[in-house]
Amino acid sequence: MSENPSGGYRDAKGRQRPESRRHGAGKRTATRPADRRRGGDPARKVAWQVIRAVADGAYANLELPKALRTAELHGRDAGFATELTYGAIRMRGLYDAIIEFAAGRPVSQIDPPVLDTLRIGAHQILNMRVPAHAAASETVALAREVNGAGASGFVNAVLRRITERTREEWIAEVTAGRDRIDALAVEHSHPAWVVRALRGALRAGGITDDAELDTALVKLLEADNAPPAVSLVARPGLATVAELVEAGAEASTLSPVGATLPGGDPADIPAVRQTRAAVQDEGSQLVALALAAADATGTDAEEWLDLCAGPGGKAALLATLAAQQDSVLFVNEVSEHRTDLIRRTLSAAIDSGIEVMVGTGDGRELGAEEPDTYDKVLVDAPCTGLGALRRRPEARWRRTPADVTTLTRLQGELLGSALDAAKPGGLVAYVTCSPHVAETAEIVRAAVEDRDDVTVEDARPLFRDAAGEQVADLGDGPTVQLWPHVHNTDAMFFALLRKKIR
Ligand SMILES: C[S@@+](CC[C@H](N)C(=O)[O-])C[C@H]1O[C@@H](n2cnc3c(N)ncnc32)[C@H](O)[C@@H]1O
Repeated sequence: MSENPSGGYRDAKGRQRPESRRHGAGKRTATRPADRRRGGDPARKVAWQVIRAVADGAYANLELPKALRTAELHGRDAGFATELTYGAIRMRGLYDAIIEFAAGRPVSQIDPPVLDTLRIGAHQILNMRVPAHAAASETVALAREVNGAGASGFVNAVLRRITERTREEWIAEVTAGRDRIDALAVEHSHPAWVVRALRGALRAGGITDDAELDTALVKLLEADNAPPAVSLVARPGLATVAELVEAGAEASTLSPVGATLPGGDPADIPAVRQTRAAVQDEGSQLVALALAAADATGTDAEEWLDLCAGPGGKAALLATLAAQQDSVLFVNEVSEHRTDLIRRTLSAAIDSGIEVMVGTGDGRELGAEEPDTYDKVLVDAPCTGLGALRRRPEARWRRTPADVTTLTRLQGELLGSALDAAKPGGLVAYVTCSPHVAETAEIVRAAVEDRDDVTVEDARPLFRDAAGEQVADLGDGPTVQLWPHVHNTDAMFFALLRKKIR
């Protein structure tokens, strides 16, 4: 090959060739696509970094926005990274079973950073509309960058094997020979103990037929794996649903103060930035509205208490609703940091002149310190969060059955303290974002058994949709259990207890 002063070059046979055809000079190269860029693309890398941080204890919903900002990813790239991050975390139960099969070794024998790369690859191949060859080769490029050249060969081999079967074929393979609960746990990527707890909650809710129970359980597990829409609340007196609709949201048919944002960043809406509105699950909206609507002691200016209120989403709604009834909300939280968050959440309400008292303390002691004081008390108890799994992709893998034991003790003590703090004739709403029977019906049953001054009231009539009708499918009562697969809300539990007048 020789240079030619007129441009271009001569090939081995002496023929004149244009410069653009010189090997390596033009756009076309002899390298395979995955080799052109030695590293992974920025969106996949962001997903991997966030998943690694989550493995070290971070929360995906806090880590991802930071990582997107640092990588300067926006629009479709940010959407791709988000789906990949959340999907790979959420579905890792299924992917790990498939990876084990394809790798021929337990995932415990795969280096965790490499395993995370494989999960990212598996999600693209099995659950996203990324063509299998692109998913595999791009993930191998990522592996080369973040795991090293040696590991990338392994990643390549495992992902190629995964591409050989469809998702359905893999599910049949990895669930074969398992009992029903285990098979559902693997297929729908939930820990088996969580599947058992959800099944128990559905049964307690009145589904006794085994086939019906199975159908409902599958729908619930599927709903847990579907990314939820962004729900907004217009805090009464501070913002309106119409204002949110004007900003691009759609009015909710379920919550009278709710709207759904079809896309975009909620922080772009001025009302949200100013805390006159906020992101809040519609189930959370309904429980606050229900307590506000309940008849307590008939006093003109009531005193309400939110006993364990951080970060203050329900407190903000209750504070505005209380103000509309000339009542005052007292807010308590055990953690200083979360008390600060409450103040921030309440800032628009406070700035508008709404009277609301915020304090830090152990809610378990408040009943003894301030007995027979409040007309209404909300106990939105610390819980496993098994009803909000669709929002917190890592939560299902972090929780253990031991948490249930610790939390139920605390829940029982908080409810007892709330009942002590309530005035005779007053109301206590016991709420969880878990449907686990040990955290819901059992806590209420124990409180009623322990004391002779409590009755449970039918809460269903208090749940009103945007048209003013009673919310459908609330079960046999007297307590209310909302469900993601039925109401498209988090699985909030609500019990209304009244303290008897002695
Ligand atoms: C489920 S969250 C409440 C959510 C809140 N209602 C909202 O809508 O934003 C439970 C809260 O209880 C707090 N907590 C835990 N133990 C407590 C205690 N002993 N006394 C008071 N608050 C407690 C937690 O710090 C947490 O902020």
